[in-house]
Amino acid sequence: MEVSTAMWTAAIVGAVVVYWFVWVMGAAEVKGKRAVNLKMGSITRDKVQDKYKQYWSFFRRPKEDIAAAADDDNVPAFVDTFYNLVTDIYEWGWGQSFHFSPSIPGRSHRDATRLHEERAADLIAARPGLRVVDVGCGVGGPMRAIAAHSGAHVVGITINEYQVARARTHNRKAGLDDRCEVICGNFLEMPFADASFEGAYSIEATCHAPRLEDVYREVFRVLKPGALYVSYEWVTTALYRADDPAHVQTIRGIEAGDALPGLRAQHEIAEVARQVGFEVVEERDLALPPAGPWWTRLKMGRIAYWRNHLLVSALTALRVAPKGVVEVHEMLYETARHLSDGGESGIFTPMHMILCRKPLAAPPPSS
Ligand SMILES: C=C(CC[C@@H](C)[C@H]1CC[C@H]2C3=CC[C@H]4[C@H](C)[C@@H](O)CC[C@]4(C)[C@H]3CC[C@]12C)C(C)C
Ligand SMILES: C[S@@+](CC[C@H](N)C(=O)[O-])C[C@H]1O[C@@H](n2cnc3c(N)ncnc32)[C@H](O)[C@@H]1O
Repeated sequence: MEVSTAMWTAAIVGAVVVYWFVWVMGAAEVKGKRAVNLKMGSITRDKVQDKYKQYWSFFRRPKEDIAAAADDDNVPAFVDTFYNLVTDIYEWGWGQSFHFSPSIPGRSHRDATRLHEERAADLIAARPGLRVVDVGCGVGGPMRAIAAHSGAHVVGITINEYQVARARTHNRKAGLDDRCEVICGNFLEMPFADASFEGAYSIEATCHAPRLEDVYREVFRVLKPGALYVSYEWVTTALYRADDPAHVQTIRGIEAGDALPGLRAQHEIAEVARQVGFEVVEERDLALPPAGPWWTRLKMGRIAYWRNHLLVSALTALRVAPKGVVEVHEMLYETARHLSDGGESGIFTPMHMILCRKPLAAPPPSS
């Protein structure tokens, strides 16, 4: 073979390999986000690394230190920064629903995710004609599944402006923008009138609140009497031992890598719900058997993480992705390890379900 033919052949094969690696292998679980489109939310390219460092020094501290420094009020701003940093990576590597679900033998992750979301809709009896609020809606994966499944009108709220834009784009593309609205705002002070919703749900979102009672009180305020609220909470279980260094390391790792001001214990949740005036209808850890383990999806992704690491490193070197993406990706990789340790040891669950009702004649909530 002539030298020039060999060089052309090598160049074409190289181009095909790069195309396959970046465009095909690097495609999102749910098409729409590719590695070459990784932005960092509303953060400008040159600020990504600094924002990551600020985020990390804030959330690396234990919850006692965040509270002692009276930094609680800054939590929503740092949570917003966190979602600027991770939203594209989540969409690219996980899909449009930013939560876990029990695995179901023989069914895809996508099916398991949808069923977990539809369960929330069924629990609050969402149906056509009802207006339901999605508290901490992300880019709207659950909102679209719930609107499509139940026929209800869903209004989502998220602190992150970039997610609002992503969610609206997805809603339009899914043809659900007449039934799904998205608002940018703080769920600790929701921009909704009292008693303006017939149902509410939150999926793995209220764990970002420094005080759970603040968000539950807001949900209580915007619900009509008799309306139902379901939440999937991130909590430590009764197996967690604060005097076991391995347990503490796992829980601290989950908190730091997921922008959490401090995980609550499972037994505290119902107490908070009652304190703001709710009746607790049902409470259950949806991760317990016969549910399939939610963390296997994280464990199975090892090869994908390695491929993703190579991709983000290459894209950063080529200046396609901004500096700092590799650090954010590494942080998520570490977080995935802590999350699966938490799941496997049983000291943590991301799906402690609590179903509450606002009483018809609401007694004044205790403060
Ligand atoms: C509810 C929350 C988010 C839960 C999950 C959706 C995310 C928690 C950890 C995330 C991930 C970890 C590893 C990433 C991997 C290194 C990368 O290559 C591709 C994306 C990941 C799989 C990413 C996806 C989303 C998570 C599973 C919290 C924030 C309250
Ligand atoms: C892990 S994501 C879950 C998103 C969505 N529920 C889902 O399952 O796809 C958590 C969501 O809570 C939102 N959030 C966190 N703190 C918030 C706050 N103070 N006000 C409004 N939204 C908040 C984040 O912006 C993000 O959209």
